Amino acid sequence: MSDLEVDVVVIGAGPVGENVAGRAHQQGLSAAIVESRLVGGECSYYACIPSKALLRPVDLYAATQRMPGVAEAVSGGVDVSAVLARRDAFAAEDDTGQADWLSGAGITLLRGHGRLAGERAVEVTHHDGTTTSVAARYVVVATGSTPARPPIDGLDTVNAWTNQEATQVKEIPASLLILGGGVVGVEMATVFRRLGARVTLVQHGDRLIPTTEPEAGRRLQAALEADGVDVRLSTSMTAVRRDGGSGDGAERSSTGGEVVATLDDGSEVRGSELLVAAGRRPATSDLGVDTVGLEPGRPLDADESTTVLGDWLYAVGDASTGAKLTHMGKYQARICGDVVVARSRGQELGGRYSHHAATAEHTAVPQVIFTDPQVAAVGYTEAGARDAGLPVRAVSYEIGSVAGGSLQADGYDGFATIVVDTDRAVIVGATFVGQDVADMVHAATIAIVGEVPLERLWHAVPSFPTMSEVWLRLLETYGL
Ligand SMILES: Cc1cc2nc3c(=O)[nH]c(=O)nc-3n(C[C@H](O)[C@H](O)[C@H](O)COP(=O)(O)OP(=O)(O)OC[C@H]3O[C@@H](n4cnc5c(N)ncnc54)[C@H](O)[C@@H]3O)c2cc1C
Ligand SMILES: NC(=O)c1ccc[n+]([C@@H]2O[C@H](COP(=O)([O-])OP(=O)(O)OC[C@H]3O[C@@H](n4cnc5c(N)ncnc54)[C@H](O)[C@@H]3O)[C@@H](O)[C@H]2O)c1
Repeated sequence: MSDLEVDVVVIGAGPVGENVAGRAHQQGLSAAIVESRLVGGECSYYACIPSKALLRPVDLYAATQRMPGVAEAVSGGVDVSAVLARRDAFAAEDDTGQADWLSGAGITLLRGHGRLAGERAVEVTHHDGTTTSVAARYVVVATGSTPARPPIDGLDTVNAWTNQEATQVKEIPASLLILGGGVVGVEMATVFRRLGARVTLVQHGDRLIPTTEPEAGRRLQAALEADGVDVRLSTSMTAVRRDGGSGDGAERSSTGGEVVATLDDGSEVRGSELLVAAGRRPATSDLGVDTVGLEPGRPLDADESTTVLGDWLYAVGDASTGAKLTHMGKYQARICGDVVVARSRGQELGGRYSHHAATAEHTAVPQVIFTDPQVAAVGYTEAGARDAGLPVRAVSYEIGSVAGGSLQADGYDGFATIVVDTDRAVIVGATFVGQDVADMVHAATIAIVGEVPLERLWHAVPSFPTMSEVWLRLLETYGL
C-alpha cells in the first residue's frame, strides 16, 4: 500500500516539470511533484534568469556606446553592485513564490529526492530521512541536468565554479578562466569581462559556439577579443592547480591563490577563479531507472510523444534526449501533459502537428545566445542540413546594409543567413547575428514550421526602416 496515490507524479520541479504537472492537473488529473532543491529548477536560480539579468545591463550599455549623442551622455560603465542587486531581485535562492503557485494550483509538492521504485512507483526520501511512497498511473522524469566535469588533472582540488557560482556571483573576481566555448562559456565571458574581470576562454574545438553557423562563431570571437577577452581555440587544459596565493604577488580568491591551468601547448594561463562550462549531463544517475531496466546516467530516450516506456513512463527537458533549452523543455511538457490526459481518457494520440507530438524537436529548435552580438538561430545550419541529406542553398546578407540596421547602431555589425531546401523552396534554417536580433528569429521559426514557400514569403513585406528588411534582401539574394 502506497502513502500517496495520484494520476501523475513528476520528478523534478524545474520549469519543465512544473509545466507537465500544471498541464495535466488543469485537465482534471491529480498530480504530485517531487523536488530535492528549489522549485523553479536550474533555470530560475542558476541559469536562464540570472544570466540574462546580468547580460541585459551590459548589453544595453554597449548599445549606448554605439550611438552618438547617447554615448557621451551615458559613459563610465555600468554600476556593478546595482546590476548584481537587480539579478538578486530576479533570482534570489528562495522558492516560496513558486511553491505557493503549485499549492494554489492544487498540485502536491513533495520535498526530497525522488527515485523510481519499479513500474508506476516512486519513492521520495525527504531531507529528514523519512520516505513517502507514491503510486501513479503516469511517471514523468523532469530531473534536468548537471554540469559535465572533463577529466583534467587537479580539477577536483581548485574549487572550480559551475554555472551556479557564476550566475550567483556576489563579487566580480579580478580574473576568470573559462573552460568551454559553448553557450555558457561565451555568455559568461561577456558578463564577467564587461563587469570588470580579465577573462581567458579555453575552447578545445576550432571555433566558438560550434553548433551554429561558422560565421556566427567568427563574429562573436572577434567581438569578444575586441572587448579584451583572451580566446584560445583548439586548446585543451591538461592540468589545473591553485597557487599558494600569499607573498608571490598572486591574486587571492575566496578559496586560495590563483588558479593556474596548464594548456596542451605547455603554456599556462591564470585566473582568480575557473568556470567549467563544458556541457551538461542528464540527472539520471541516482534515479532508480535501473529498477525498470534503463541505464543510469544516460538521457532518457523519449519518442515524439515524450514516452519512454509503455504508456506510463515519460521524460522531458534536460533529462531527456530532447533539446536542452527551457522553451523546448516546456514545449515537450505541454505535449507530455496532453498525452497523459488523452491516454487517461482512452483517446488515440494525434499525428504530427497535433498536441501529442513534439514535431518541432526535429524541424525547428530556436535558440538565442545573449552575447554581443546576439546569435539567434532556428532549424538547420547549412552544414547540418547537408549532413541530413537535404538539398540546400544558403544565402547571407549584412544587416548593417539595410536601413533599419544602420539606424539601429553606428557601424552595425551583423548578418542574417537563410538555408533553403531547394527541392521544396522552403526555409529549413535561419541565423541572425547582431545587436538586438533576439526577437527576429521567431519570424523564421514561423516560416519553417509553416513550411511557407519562398514565393509566398515574398508577400510578407517587412516594415521600413526595420532590421527585418533583411528578409527582403535575403529573398532577392536567393533570386526572387
Ligand atoms: C548558465 C545557463 C544559462 C542558460 N540559459 C538559457 C536560456 O537563456 N534559455 C534557455 O532556453 N535555456 C537556457 N539554459 C538551459 C536551461 O537552463 C535548461 O534547459 C532548463 O533549465 C531545463 O529545465 P528542466 O526543468 O529540464 O531542468 P532543471 O531546470 O535542471 O530542473 C530540474 C529540477 O529537478 C530537480 N531534481 C533533479 N533530480 C531530482 C530528484 N531525483 N528528485 C527530486 N528532484 C530532482 C532539480 O533539483 C531541479 O530543480 C541555460 C543553462 C545554463 C546552465
Ligand atoms: N541562451 C541559451 O539558450 C543558453 C545559455 C546557456 C546555456 N544553454 C544551454 O545549456 C547547455 C549547456 O551549455 P554549455 O555551454 O555548458 O555546453 P555546450 O555543449 O553548449 O558547450 C560546451 C563547450 O565546451 C567545449 N568543451 C568541452 N570539453 C572541453 C574541454 N575539456 N576543454 C575545452 N573545451 C571543452 C565544447 O567544445 C563545447 O563547445 C547547452 O545545451 C545550452 O544550449 C542555453
